[in-house]
Amino acid sequence: MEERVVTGEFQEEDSSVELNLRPTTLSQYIGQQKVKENLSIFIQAAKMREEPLDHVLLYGPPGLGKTTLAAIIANEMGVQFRSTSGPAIERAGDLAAILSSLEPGDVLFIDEIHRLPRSVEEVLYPAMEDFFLDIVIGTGPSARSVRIDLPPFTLVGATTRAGLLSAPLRDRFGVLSRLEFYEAKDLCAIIERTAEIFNTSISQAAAVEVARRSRGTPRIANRLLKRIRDISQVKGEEEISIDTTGEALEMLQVDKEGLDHIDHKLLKGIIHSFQGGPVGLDTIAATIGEESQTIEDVYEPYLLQIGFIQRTPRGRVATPKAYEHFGLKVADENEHR
Ligand SMILES: Nc1ncnc2c1ncn2[C@@H]1O[C@H](COP(=O)(O)OP(=O)(O)OP(=O)(O)O)[C@@H](O)[C@H]1O
Ligand SMILES: [Mg+2]
Repeated sequence: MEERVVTGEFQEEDSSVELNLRPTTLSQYIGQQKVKENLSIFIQAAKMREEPLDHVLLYGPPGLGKTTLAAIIANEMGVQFRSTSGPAIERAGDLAAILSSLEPGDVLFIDEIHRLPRSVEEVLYPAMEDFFLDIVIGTGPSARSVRIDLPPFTLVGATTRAGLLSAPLRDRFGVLSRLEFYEAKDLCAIIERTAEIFNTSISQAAAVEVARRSRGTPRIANRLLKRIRDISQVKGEEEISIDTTGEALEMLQVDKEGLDHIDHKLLKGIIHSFQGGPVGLDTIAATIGEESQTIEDVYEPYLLQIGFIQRTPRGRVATPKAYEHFGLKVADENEHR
C-alpha cells in the first residue's frame, strides 16, 4: 500500500511519538465527551462496589484513541493493563495462559478483537460471563474437559469493524462505546497539548489549520504537527506559523479538507468513470487499484462524515459537495439525487 500521511492507521513513524503523547487519565483525554461521561460513571460505580468494571467494547475508525482509552480505563480503575490482539491469540491455550495470569480486577485489552479465531472466541464466552474456562485436553477417547476458574477481570475489546463481531460476543460486553471523529476545537486542544509535549509553540491560526486538515483524527493531527514542526524548526521559527503550516501541508499534498491523492483518486473515479455513481464498492476498488476493505475501513468513513460521498443501496454516490471541492459542476444527467 502507498504511504499516506493522512491515514488514521498506525504508521512506523508514529511509534517514536505516540508513547509520550498518550494521555493517562480520563481528564487528560480530550473530546469524546459522551463516551467519557459514561465510562466515568461506570468506573466510579465499579470502584464503589469494589467489583471489576463491566466488559467494554470500543469501536470506531483507526487513530481515534481506542488503545489510549483502554489504558486509561485500567489506570482509572487502579489495576494492571495487559494488552494483546485478536490475531496474536491463535489457540484457546494462548488465551487460557493470558487469562490465568491476570490479577483480580485487571484489564485485558484485546485489539482487533474481530480477528479472534472462532475457536478462541467460544472459549472466551464463559470466561467473560462467569470467569471460568472450559478447555479440552488431549484428543480422541482420552480427551477430557477441564474447568479452570479465573480471577474476575475486565475485557476491553477494540475494533474498527464492530459489524464483523459475532452477536454472542457483542452481547457479552456491558458497555459499548463508539468513538466519533473529533470536532475541530477538540483537535485544536490536542494539537496544542502535543506542541507543548514537543516543547514547541504553535500559533492559534496554525493549530486551527492543522485541526481542519486532520480528518477528525488525533493520530493524523499529531503526525502532521510533527512534520510541520520539523520544517518550522529548519526555518528557525520561534513559533510554528500559519504560513509554514500552509507550505508544509502543500508539500505533504494534504488539501484544505485533509484529503490526499488517494481520496482524490477515489472521488474522481466515482465522478469521472461512473458519472458520480451509484457504483459498487468492489467496482471502485478495482478501478482505482485499492482493496475494498481498506476503502471501507480507512478512506471512506471520513468522506462519508464530511458528506462527500453517500452510501445508497445501489452503491456509493459522489455528492454535489464533492463536485464543488474539485470545482466541477454536477452535470444535468447526474441530477438523480
Ligand atoms: N482524546 C485524546 N486526547 C489526546 N490525544 C489523543 C486522544 N485520542 C488519541 N490521542 C492520540 O492519538 C494517538 C492515537 O491514539 P490510539 O493509538 O489510542 O488510537 P486507536 O484508536 O487505538 O488507533 P488504532 O485503531 O490504529 O488502534 C495516540 O498517540 C494518542 O496520544
Ligand atoms: Mg489502537
